[in-house]
Amino acid sequence: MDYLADERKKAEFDVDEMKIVWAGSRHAFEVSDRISKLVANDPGFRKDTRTMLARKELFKNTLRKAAYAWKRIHDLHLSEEEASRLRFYVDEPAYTDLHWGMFVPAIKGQGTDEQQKKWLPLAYKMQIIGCYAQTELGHGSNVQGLETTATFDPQTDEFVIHSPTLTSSKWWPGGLGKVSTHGVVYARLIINGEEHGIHGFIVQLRSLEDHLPLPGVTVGDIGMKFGNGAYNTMDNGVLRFDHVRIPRNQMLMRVSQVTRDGKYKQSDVPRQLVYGTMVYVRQTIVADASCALSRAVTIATRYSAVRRQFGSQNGGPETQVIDYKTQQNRLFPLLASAYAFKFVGEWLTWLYNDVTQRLQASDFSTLPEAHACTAGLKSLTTTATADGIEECRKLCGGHGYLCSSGLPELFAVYVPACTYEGDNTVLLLQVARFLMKTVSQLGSGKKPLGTISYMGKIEHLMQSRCTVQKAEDWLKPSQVLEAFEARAVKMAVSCAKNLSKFTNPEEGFAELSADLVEAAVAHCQLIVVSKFIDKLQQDIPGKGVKQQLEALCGIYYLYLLHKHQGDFLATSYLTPKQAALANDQLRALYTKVRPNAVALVDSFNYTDHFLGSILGCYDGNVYPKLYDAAWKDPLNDSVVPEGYHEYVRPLLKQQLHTAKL
Ligand SMILES: CCCCCCCCCC/C=C\C/C=C/C(=O)SCCNC(=O)CCNC(=O)[C@H](O)C(C)(C)COP(=O)(O)OP(=O)(O)OC[C@H]1O[C@@H](n2cnc3c(N)ncnc32)[C@H](O)[C@@H]1OP(=O)(O)O
Ligand SMILES: Cc1cc2nc3c(=O)[nH]c(=O)nc-3n(C[C@H](O)[C@H](O)[C@H](O)COP(=O)(O)OP(=O)(O)OC[C@H]3O[C@@H](n4cnc5c(N)ncnc54)[C@H](O)[C@@H]3O)c2cc1C
Repeated sequence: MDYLADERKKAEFDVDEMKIVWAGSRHAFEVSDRISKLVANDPGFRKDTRTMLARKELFKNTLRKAAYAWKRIHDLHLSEEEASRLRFYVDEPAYTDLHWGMFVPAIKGQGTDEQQKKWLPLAYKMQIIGCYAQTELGHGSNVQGLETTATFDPQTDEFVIHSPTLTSSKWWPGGLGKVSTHGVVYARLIINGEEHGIHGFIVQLRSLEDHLPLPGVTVGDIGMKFGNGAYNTMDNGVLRFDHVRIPRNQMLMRVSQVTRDGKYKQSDVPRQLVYGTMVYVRQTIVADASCALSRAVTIATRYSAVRRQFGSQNGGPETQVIDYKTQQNRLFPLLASAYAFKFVGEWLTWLYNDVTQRLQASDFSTLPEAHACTAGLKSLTTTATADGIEECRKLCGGHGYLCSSGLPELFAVYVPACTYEGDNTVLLLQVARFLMKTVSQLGSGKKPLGTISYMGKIEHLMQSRCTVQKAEDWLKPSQVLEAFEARAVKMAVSCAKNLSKFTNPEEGFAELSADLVEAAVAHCQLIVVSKFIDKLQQDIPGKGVKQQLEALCGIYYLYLLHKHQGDFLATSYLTPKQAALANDQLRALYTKVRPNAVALVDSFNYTDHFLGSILGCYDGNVYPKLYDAAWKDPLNDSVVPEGYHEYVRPLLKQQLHTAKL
């Protein structure tokens, strides 16, 4: 029986067409749909007991699943696209994520043609398994502070990789702890006593015969992490080198080279390309944020439609909690954010591919913008998604706290995204540097392009005032864009003015960093809003689909406007009355979306297997499933628990003199 059938009947749009918009294309939808069902129907990919397993058992099970996934990919002759979808739907972090997601891209991006020809076929066949070994015990954010050394030995034509201090131990790389045979290891290059900064090296870590660490290599797992199951399926590792020798041709030499006679040569590509793998992964993390958020929102929306509390009239049913405006005000902006992040993720993938093509043609002009966009959007979307998952847990009341809701594990597995691939605050400071540089160049005649083109309208934006007179005026895209542009430009200019008061700019930057981070957030929010609005300019087929997306877009920007109204008011672009009208319009949009809420989450097309949540199951049959699941908990295997006779019974039977107290 479908307990959500009435909700589904209320939908005012074509859900099948919305599924295609969400997937990105009909083809992408068909692949995703087929592969998600394939995984869901295969008992080899079960994950329902994951949060109850001890670490060793959990990890062994992950190794089994990764090997089984590889076998299925081969047996079914899956394409690269299908294989990547299969790994996604298996939904279990594993060493393979780092192998495919970082090791292979690092070689592709930073290796010469010759190096790619040698290493990539081995990696593609998984005859070697790699990790990305950059972070150390003492330094993560400050990449230039890494201490591992790679000293060139001209006698033997080798690099000597060494960990000179405890803090130089590699610490965190995923897959390193127990599995990787190789790593792209980042180290400080030293030639003839002279330092040449951080470079990547392909280093073999374990024997391909017996998996033992090679001589001079000390390697292991760094221990349990936050949450049950969650990221504990990953072997994040520690690694030390004691004068380990590798051939010279294992330095990744696309950006710079070391010749046989020990000369250091820089190519005509910027040195920042050494950081290129991080740019690539940040872009994939943005594309992934909408998946994690939409998953939590699906659970919270379906459950909010099933759950009833208070408000029974004449013995009738109580109110569905989704009908409370407070619930809508917490839930619908997250639903809207999931769609917003999907579209900005699509755009960022386009930007990344565009910059990659330009780099191949030696056009480096858009690299700073690509760095700022990937860094800023990674920070914005992961912070909002991690906070959003936790909010969804609270939206499900007490039952959200049960592992069977799926939300505790989803939060635990997702929240490190705020830290890995760059701490979110550190990344926003990179965006702020980019903005300050842009503002300082405004008078120079250099026209700001792309996502900072609005800075070119600075004179207009500094003076313009909002023209909204009634709530519906907030539905005009041009009005909204101007509001967000004016806010972003004014916050950036205010920071630049304050910075100019410092004689030492670095001191000023440090002193004003909290304001700079806020200016960076305003800029990134503008990007997300503008890409959502751009999406709506496209031809979107399907009955009512565009109207629903327009409502969600409105909810996204009006919620931000309401939340940050202090910024908008302080920059005097808005009056308090106009801010209040924005809030009126926001409430009206909640009412418009309400009957479509369940259908809007159905459009994500997630299987019950992928959701892994009793509260979010498609049929909404929550209570019997929760009740049955409780009895399946291992603690209920026996009526009298282990330990009763040892620890509880003696208490009950004690004859204390204080018994009367
Ligand atoms: C099948 C596919 C599946 C895909 C799934 C893959 C998903 C895998 C996810 C798995 C989960 C976890 C894996 C996690 C991995 C990691 O965490 S790896 C380690 C990541 N580490 C970091 O992110 C460190 C953060 N720190 C930095 O990036 C830099 O150190 C920092 C930018 C903060 C500062 O660097 P400095 O060299 O000191 O730079 P600075 O002096 O500030 O700037 C100099 C100059 O360079 C520009 N810049 C900086 N970074 C970049 C870049 N990446 N690209 C381009 N340009 C860059 C900067 O703007 C400055 O420019 P300017 O013009 O001189 O001002
Ligand atoms: C689950 C997980 C997986 C990971 N996988 C990998 C991997 O595969 N390979 C790899 O190499 N690394 C990996 N990492 C490491 C990760 O990239 C780093 O932890 C991350 O870059 C943050 O660096 P940090 O730990 O040095 O934080 P820190 O920089 O020490 O941050 C601590 C605090 O200081 C603040 N801070 C730091 N610098 C500044 C500044 N300049 N201004 C203001 N505030 C500042 C930060 O905001 C933060 O609040 C992983 C980490 C995690 C948690």
